[in-house]
Amino acid sequence: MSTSTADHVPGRAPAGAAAARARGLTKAYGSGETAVLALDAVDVDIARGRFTAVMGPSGSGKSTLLHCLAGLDTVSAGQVWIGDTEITGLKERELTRLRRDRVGFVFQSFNLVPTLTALENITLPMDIAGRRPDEKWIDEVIDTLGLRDRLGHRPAQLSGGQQQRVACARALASRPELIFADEPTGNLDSRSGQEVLGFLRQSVDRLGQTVVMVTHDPVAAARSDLVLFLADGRIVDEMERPTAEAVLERMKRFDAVRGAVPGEG
Ligand SMILES: Nc1ncnc2c1ncn2[C@@H]1O[C@H](COP(=O)(O)OP(=O)(O)OP(=O)(O)O)[C@@H](O)[C@H]1O
Repeated sequence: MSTSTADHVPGRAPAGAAAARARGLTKAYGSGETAVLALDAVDVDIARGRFTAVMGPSGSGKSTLLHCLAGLDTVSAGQVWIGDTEITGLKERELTRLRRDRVGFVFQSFNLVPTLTALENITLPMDIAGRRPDEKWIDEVIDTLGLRDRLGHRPAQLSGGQQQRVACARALASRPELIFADEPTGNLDSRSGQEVLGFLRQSVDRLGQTVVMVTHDPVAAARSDLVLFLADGRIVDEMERPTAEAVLERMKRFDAVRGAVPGEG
């Protein structure tokens, strides 16, 4: 199932349809003896219109990769692009605008505003940006996520799964080029988690979105088109059309062989 071969570098795709990409992406935290190299010269291409999952042992750099690709964190070295825009080197104001206009986020903790209704939460980023929502698109998103009868509810009146669906709708509302999801099912029971994954899947299949998701869960990763495996800050393997069993097996090899390299095993 793994597609790593001698002539293919995991995480790299042919030139062209990348929604985001990084070259030599390096991120170190701290300095001197306590420095941690969270990302070690990562090259990656995130294909447009696909659902990419990022997996790897705890501390392997998954969240750091997501944050650096999304412009939420600065890099120590290397370059990152969203579409054709190089984001490394952008000033904070330009970066804020780019994140607002071109990227959607879904976090483990939902991050909804408790005093606003579901609908107000969904359109909040656009309201802040002073952009008129595309009503037809928002309607489609709301129906795809099954939120029609919950729009007037506040987060406290919604289940965790419904809150995460609102967060997904908020991420989709501005029709971003790219959605980054960091453990979106981490706080959900398995049924709600499956529901949310189903909606992320549909946002790719039906709405043509691009999704990058960090997860610990092989079942969640199995909903993606491609799994990238990180170990010690490097992309060491990838898997097309993953199954939960194959992902689990691959993850077990990290326990057995720390610091696995492409083509090993
Ligand atoms: N703000 C920070 N300051 C110092 N070190 C950090 C910081 N954030 C992350 N790290 C370190 O960088 C490395 C990668 O962390 P990261 O959170 O990206 O890993 P992860 O694969 O997402 O882990 P997990 O699966 O446990 O969430 C780890 O060694 C971590 O301790």
